[in-house]
Amino acid sequence: MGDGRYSAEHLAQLITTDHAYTTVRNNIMSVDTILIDEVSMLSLKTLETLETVCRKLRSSNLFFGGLQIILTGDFYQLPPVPNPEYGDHGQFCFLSDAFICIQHQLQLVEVLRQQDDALITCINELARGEYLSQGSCSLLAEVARSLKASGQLVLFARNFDAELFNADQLSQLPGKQTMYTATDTGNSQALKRRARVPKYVALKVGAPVVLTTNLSEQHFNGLLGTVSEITPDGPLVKFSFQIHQQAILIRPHLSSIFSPAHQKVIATRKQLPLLLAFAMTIHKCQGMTLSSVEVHCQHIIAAGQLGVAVGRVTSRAGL
Ligand SMILES: Nc1ncnc2c1ncn2[C@@H]1O[C@H](COP(=O)(O)OP(=O)(O)OP(=O)(O)O)[C@@H](O)[C@H]1O
Repeated sequence: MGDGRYSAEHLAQLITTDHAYTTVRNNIMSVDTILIDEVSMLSLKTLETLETVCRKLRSSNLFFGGLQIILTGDFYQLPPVPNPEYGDHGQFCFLSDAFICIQHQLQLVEVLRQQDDALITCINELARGEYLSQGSCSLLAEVARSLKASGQLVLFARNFDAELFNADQLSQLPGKQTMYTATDTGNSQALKRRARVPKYVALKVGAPVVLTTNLSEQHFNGLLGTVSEITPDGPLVKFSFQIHQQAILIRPHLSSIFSPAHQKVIATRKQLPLLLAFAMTIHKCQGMTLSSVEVHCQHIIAAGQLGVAVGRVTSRAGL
């Protein structure tokens, strides 16, 4: 699907004819089922683009070309992020006819991440935007304190606050800092507004980081890791699932900014696909389970943000 820059028809044509899309084409033609998680953030436009692409490639009049579609998620979590530059207004996917064709529904009612009933009630009330019960108010007052242990992930509503916090924490980490400067081409204003990775990425050994792109099936956007070494070829990062495995070398990754008006790429950036992760935005952490988390409530504006943030933690001791 990429970043949503192409219309469904254009994408279907590219996938059919362009060698760069061979794997995508083979996948769509050979799989039986597509499973999409965190469906609350899936926009109507993205769902309909996927539906059209599958139907056209599989030359079928059935919804999704006859593929089985499984959507999982919680519509009380974060809504889709609008992308007006690419004509995506961030409407919920359940407003689409393509969603309505999905007829079987299962509701998962047992919470397994937390065992504490009062915490579960509090997360549900925050997620639904209801008035908080006395019990939830007391719980939130009780956890408004500094955590004894260090190393917790800090969550902010805005990128700006997360970036400020990350820079401050990096400066306090001992060791030599290495700065990676992006190689840019094209429209600098477009890069400033829309690039996913910054012009400068500063790292030190021991710094927590998060991947910002899918490098492989195992190394995906949102994966947390720690810088284990800085080599002349780039940083080595050990990811959280790799307890007994070697750290991997992260190399600069080319990303581009597309102009729908001009129907062409107007800028490129080659930069490490990494962000510091002492702190991150609540949008970035949806889906994670964390033992220890600090939530900053200022500037929360999107529906579901506070419920998602508080709902990441497994117990009130770590909140
Ligand atoms: N079958 C299970 N037995 C025990 N614990 C489980 C089980 N399934 C999930 N959990 C616990 O619940 C946590 C959350 O699971 P999971 O991430 O699959 O939930 P989710 O519904 O996708 O949550 P969210 O949408 O809020 O991210 C897991 O990290 C694990 O600790």
